[in-house]
This record gives sequence, C-alpha cells and structure tokens, in this order.
Amino acid sequence: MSTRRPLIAGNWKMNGLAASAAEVERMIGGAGPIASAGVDLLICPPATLIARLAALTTGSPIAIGGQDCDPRPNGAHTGDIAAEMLVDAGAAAVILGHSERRADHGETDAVVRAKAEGAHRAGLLRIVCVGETQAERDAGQAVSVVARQLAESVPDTATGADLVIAYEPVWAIGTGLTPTPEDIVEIHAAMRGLLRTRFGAEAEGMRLLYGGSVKPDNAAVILNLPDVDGALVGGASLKATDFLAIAGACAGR
Ligand SMILES: O=C[C@H](O)COP(=O)(O)O
Repeated sequence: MSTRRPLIAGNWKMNGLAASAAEVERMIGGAGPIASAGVDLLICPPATLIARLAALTTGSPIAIGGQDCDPRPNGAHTGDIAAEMLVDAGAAAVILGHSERRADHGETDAVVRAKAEGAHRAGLLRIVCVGETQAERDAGQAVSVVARQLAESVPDTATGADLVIAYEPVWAIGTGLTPTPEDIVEIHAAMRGLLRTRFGAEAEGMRLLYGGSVKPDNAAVILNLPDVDGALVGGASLKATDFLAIAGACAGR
C-alpha cells in the first residue's frame, strides 16, 4: 500500500461565477469524512474566483488552486498572472500544461517547465499535465509522448512534496471515453519508472493522477489501479454531488 496521500482535484476550466460558491459550500459540507479517510481535496476555479473561494474554504478540508501561471514574478505583461499572485489570492496549487492550454495557447514543454519553475519559486504545489492525442495513441506513441512531456515539462526542482503529474489522454477529456484499465496502468507504471530514474527516492512521493472523463460511475475502478494516486476531474467537479462521489470512491480504496 502506498504512503502517498491520494488527491482528488477539480479543474473548473472556464466555468464558474460568484454564485458557484454555493456549490463549494456543499462540497465543504460533505468533505469531512473524505478528508478524515486521508484524501486531499482541491478545487481549481477560474482566477476570478480564487480569492473568494479561498476565503470560503479556509479551515475546511478543501484547498484552492489556479489553472495556470506566468513564469515571471511580476512586470509589464498585460493579462498574465504570476504564481506569487495566486499565492496572494489564497491558492495552494496550480495546474500547468493542461492540454487545452498547450492547444489553445501554444504552450510547449519548455514553457510548461518555466511555469513550473515559477510555481516552485512561489511555493505552490505543481500539477503538471501530460497526455497523448488520439492520433499519437493510434500510432503506438502514447508512452513515448508522455515520456517526452515528462522529461521536458518537469523541472529539476521537482520533489515528492511539490510535484503531481496528471496523465490526461487528450482524447478522453470531455468525451466520455476513457482508456482501458490496462492502458492507464501501463502509462502510470512508465511514468513512475521514469520519475524514479530521474529523481530517485523523491519519485516515491510524487502523486500520479488520472484525468479524462472521470465520473462517479467509473471512479472506483480507476482509483483502485496501481500507481493511480487520485484524479484530475473536469466536468464532474462542477457539481458537489459528483465531486464528492468521486472523492468518496477514493476514500473507500
Ligand atoms: O482537467 C481535467 C480534465 O481535462 C478532464 O476533464 P473531464 O473530466 O471533463 O473529461
């Protein structure tokens, strides 16, 4: 049995208004037993809601995170948000290199790595996303693509305490499709092996999340797979009942 604390993280993407605080209040209401079972809970709302939800969740088992940060600490960069600003707003973590940012904003592995360095400077837990496209999987390149992203997006400063990797096959995001359990196990085992080779004992503390169409009805199977230390949940994290059901499946492992 792993000593890593499982993490269920919700990525709200570009969803959520002030009224969404009510959903988080419902999450707080159900989070106690899940946290007592040793599961870490994180919600990453849009930047506009970080301060509001950080205040709301203070003293609760739910932490708040960002969905991106700029590598630089401050300066004349209109529209960008530094990792230090996320911390100042109450964030404890940040998602980096999500495939939607890689696709929508042209983020390369080198950019993701620089952002991860910025997050490290600010003291944030870093959740670095990797994952192959459908074409890459069809070409038999899933493991090699993930290995390359892992090697090039994760900085040398990574430690067991501050690095989380989220394996999110691009074709599984928001589609209702998921890889087979065997495919998830293959990728997670490969990632653990690569992290061990690079980081030695620190790799044992690095949590590996699966993300892509995680729902209450498939969570138990996915979360019980070897080397799956939790989930990065998109659509299902917008509803307290679904998010708590997924986290509850993790608590029941
Ligand atoms: O960051 C979360 C993922 O992109 C998964 O999204 P999804 O659960 O809506 O498929």
